[in-house]
Amino acid sequence: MAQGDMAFFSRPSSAAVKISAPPPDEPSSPKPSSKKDSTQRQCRNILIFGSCKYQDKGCIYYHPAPDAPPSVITSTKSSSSRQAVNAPVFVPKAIPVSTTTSTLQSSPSAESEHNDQQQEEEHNIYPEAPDDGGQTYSNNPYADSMLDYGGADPFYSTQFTFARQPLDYHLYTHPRPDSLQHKYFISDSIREELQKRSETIHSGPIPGLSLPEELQGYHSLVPLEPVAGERRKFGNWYSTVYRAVNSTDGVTYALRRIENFRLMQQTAFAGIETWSRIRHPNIISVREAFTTRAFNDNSLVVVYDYHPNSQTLYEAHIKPKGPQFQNGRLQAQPVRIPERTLWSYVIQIANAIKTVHDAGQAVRIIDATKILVTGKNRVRISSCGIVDVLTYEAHADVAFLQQEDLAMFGKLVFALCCSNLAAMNNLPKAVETLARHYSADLKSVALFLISKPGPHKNIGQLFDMIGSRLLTEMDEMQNAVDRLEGELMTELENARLVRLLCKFGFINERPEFAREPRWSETGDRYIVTLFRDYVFHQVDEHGNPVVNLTHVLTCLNKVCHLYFYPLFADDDEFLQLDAGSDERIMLVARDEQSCLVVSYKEIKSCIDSAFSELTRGT
Ligand SMILES: Nc1ncnc2c1ncn2[C@@H]1O[C@H](COP(=O)(O)OP(=O)(O)OP(=O)(O)O)[C@@H](O)[C@H]1O
Repeated sequence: MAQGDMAFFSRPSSAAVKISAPPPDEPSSPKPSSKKDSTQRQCRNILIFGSCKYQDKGCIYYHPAPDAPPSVITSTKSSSSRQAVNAPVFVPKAIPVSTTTSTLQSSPSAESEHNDQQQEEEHNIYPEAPDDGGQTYSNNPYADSMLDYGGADPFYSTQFTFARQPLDYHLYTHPRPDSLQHKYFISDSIREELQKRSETIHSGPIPGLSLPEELQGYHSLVPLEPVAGERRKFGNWYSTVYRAVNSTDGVTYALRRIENFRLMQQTAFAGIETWSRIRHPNIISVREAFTTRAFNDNSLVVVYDYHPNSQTLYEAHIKPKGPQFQNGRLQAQPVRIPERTLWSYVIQIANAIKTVHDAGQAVRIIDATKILVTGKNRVRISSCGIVDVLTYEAHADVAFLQQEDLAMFGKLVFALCCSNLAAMNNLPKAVETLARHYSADLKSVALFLISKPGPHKNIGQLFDMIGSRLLTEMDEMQNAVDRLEGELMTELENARLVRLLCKFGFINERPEFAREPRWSETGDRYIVTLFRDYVFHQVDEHGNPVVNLTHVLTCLNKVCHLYFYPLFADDDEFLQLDAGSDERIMLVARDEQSCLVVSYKEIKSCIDSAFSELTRGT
């Protein structure tokens, strides 16, 4: 066997079948292109440092005249520029952005550094000035693919706000691997919903609102409602809800600010402590409360869990909506809430109220504008605790407040059934509307809730009236959990595939390892390289690239194939191994002069051994 062949089969245990060997001196993978004559190549010291101290002391590379325009703006940052490492220049699509959209919130030094970078980008990426029609171009060459993550997370830079591009929520739709559609990737609708939530959480603050930069450890404030125009009052006060990031845990919270509220006694916060201990799936958790002068007034701020893209019940069901196109025709939006949905809401809210009453508290605000729809049919009571602080001095009786809760709940049921916040202003009409569109059971529940308060009227009684509808709700919830578990299953393998792709990235085309420039093309790595070609670089009979995600996923999954080995011969306990499939494939060298037959299992061990070599280092 020729010496060159040995490198391809360096692992003695390899079961790879060699069909024909490539000529010893010609590795099949492409050779690195022959280097330019050194006297024509520009000296890297010029590129990196702007000058070469060996220029007149025998440095063999080309040194341009000192007055020639430098090819790279020199700065310490430019040491890793594309030119400095002789890498091909990445030319992104230039996205025109209006001067107002892209903002820079950086310190002067950061700005000058950024300007350097920008000049470098302009020099390298836009050698000919694009005809921008008077528009400026995004400073960030990667803005094309970047969302605005500024300030949303301690791990993301807070210095820049980039122009946002709409997300492609369905990355997998072109080309959609039909055969794998139900096996891999969660459904489009769920992915889109979750992506939108994540996008909302990560979107940066809106410039020009003159909001405080920092507020008791919260930063990046974004109002969740219009700050101008007509405003409704929260009791006697104006209030605004903001989204903000906590600098300690990096989590986004909702901050409700009550404007111009002067706290007279610190003990008014006692209720907040009780509320912060209540955790319920239908109550938006209260985190903390504080007063602040950061808004140039005396403001009270109560911090809640943030549920991105949630809507109030009012916004979701009562607010009049204009007609929309459906099936090609302009149609008025149906306003009536289905009875099943209403029961689900009633049960969830009743459940939340029961938890609060059992904890010796009263909700104090049960209103269509203060209950949020945070997911499909999922409602949560918001703004808890705030009324306790605002009316601390009134010393109201809890039993009385709990009766008030039931009455407010009744009003809410009427408002939802009649799609009218003020339905209770005309009770006979409201009862008639409810009776016309909904069942007698729902009417009984609504009438019970608005009935006269009494010692025997409590939230527990409501559950006696709801009866078997509770079971229906439970069935639906369990079905929803099953559906979500099914969706999770479809994503299960994806993390393994990403890990595998990362290993490919570490191994393939590695310029040098252990002082061996051909490390990535020889030994086990040669099989890895050929497999990479097999997976990604196949061409059809016309020489066109085969861009088939199904093929890629099938191959990668066979490498990640799970094996279940019995621990003992007669045992039914199994050891789960990420072992690769025994199926064999033929890998063909690029020059088509040789091919190898290997199993996925072997490819996997080649990848693993190459990767562990890398992790061990030289
Ligand atoms: N905890 C939260 N998580 C996510 N969004 C929230 C949260 N709390 C409130 N919001 C959102 O903030 C916005 C404003 O809330 P708010 O309670 O002020 O509603 P509103 O309809 O403006 O009522 P009002 O007219 O009484 O101010 C709503 O769109 C709501 O969805």
